[in-house]
Amino acid sequence: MANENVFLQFNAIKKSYDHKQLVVKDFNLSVAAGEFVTLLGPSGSGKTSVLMLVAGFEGVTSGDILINGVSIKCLAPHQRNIGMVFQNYALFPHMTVSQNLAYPLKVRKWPKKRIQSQINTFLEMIELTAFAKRYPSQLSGGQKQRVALARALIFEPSLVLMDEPLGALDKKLREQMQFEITRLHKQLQFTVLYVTHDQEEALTMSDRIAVFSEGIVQQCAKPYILYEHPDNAFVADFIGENNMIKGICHHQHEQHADIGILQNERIHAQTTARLKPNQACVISIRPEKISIKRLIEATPESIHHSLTATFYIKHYVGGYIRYYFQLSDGSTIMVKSLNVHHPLQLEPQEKVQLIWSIDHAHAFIIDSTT
Ligand SMILES: Nc1ncnc2c1ncn2[C@@H]1O[C@H](COP(=O)(O)OP(=O)(O)OP(=O)(O)O)[C@@H](O)[C@H]1O
Repeated sequence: MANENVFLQFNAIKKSYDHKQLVVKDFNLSVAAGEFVTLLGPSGSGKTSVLMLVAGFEGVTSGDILINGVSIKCLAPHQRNIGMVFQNYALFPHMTVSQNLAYPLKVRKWPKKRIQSQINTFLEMIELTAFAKRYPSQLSGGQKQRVALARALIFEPSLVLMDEPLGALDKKLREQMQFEITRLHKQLQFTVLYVTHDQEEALTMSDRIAVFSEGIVQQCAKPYILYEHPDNAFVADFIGENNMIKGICHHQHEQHADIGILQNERIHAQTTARLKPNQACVISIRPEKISIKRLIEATPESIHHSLTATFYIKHYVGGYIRYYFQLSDGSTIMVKSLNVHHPLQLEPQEKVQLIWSIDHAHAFIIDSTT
């Protein structure tokens, strides 16, 4: 990102709560104005800690955070003018919806008239105009979260922090709110730092995703890059579903590796790693990128992007079907097929050929998975 576009910048951020262990190890990230960046990672990987540092509820151990090129390290939380939405709505229970929305504007000493017109605009935006006089206890979970969202945005902050804001909602409501948040983001163009451990939510909503593991960003990229071109085995495994097949590198030429797997099979894979001959590696292949060929229709000679496997079970998931196969070493490989027209009917123990395009097999150094 060109420097002049940077709105929020993290420079070599480290955070320790006990002066012994770093929970954020070396966090560097530049966020453009209006960008929606998600911090995604397993529980305890340091995502919320990063948000707390931006909000000013925790201090950095070392490094700096800049907004528009100016350090915010010495600013108190209320001076940072940042909107925040958390999983537990944190609405004031003794205030109506309108009063909850008015609160951040009163604190900022907006004139009375402007407060009322801003409340009306936001009530309309979240489609809760008819609920203005209700108290939080008289609202559903989704409605409460919409009020919390409006309250975080109503004073027009340029940066909004969201920590698992949809974590308490059921799947359908979650999807509705994902749509709602992205719609408001497009309309109002604020910058978002969003925390979730739900990878589908991250893929759907974000301009870019930073994948965290143990306080380190493993990769930060646009959703389709993370999904199609993960940098390492952790990202490949964490984002979406993946088959991970262990192998030994025979040789590598530029970004193509020739890898030995099972007893005597060879497959080719793309790699950005530098694999040495005889180095252990893992090949990832997404289950939806594999097609199943019955042996009668299969290509007879060995091609380096296919494997013979034995069918053992399938799971019906509605929109698609998961087929499970066993490889010759007993390991499992899964294929996801869209449930269109006539789904393939396989006999138990039937042998098939699984085929994929060479672009869809990625080889990684095995150490990065452990
Ligand atoms: N206030 C605190 N005092 C001491 N340790 C803390 C504090 N807050 C977080 N931690 C520790 O820091 C590490 C990172 O926690 P953090 O909440 O940032 O992770 P996370 O990725 O947001 O996890 P989750 O998805 O479960 O919310 C964890 O080991 C956690 O126990």
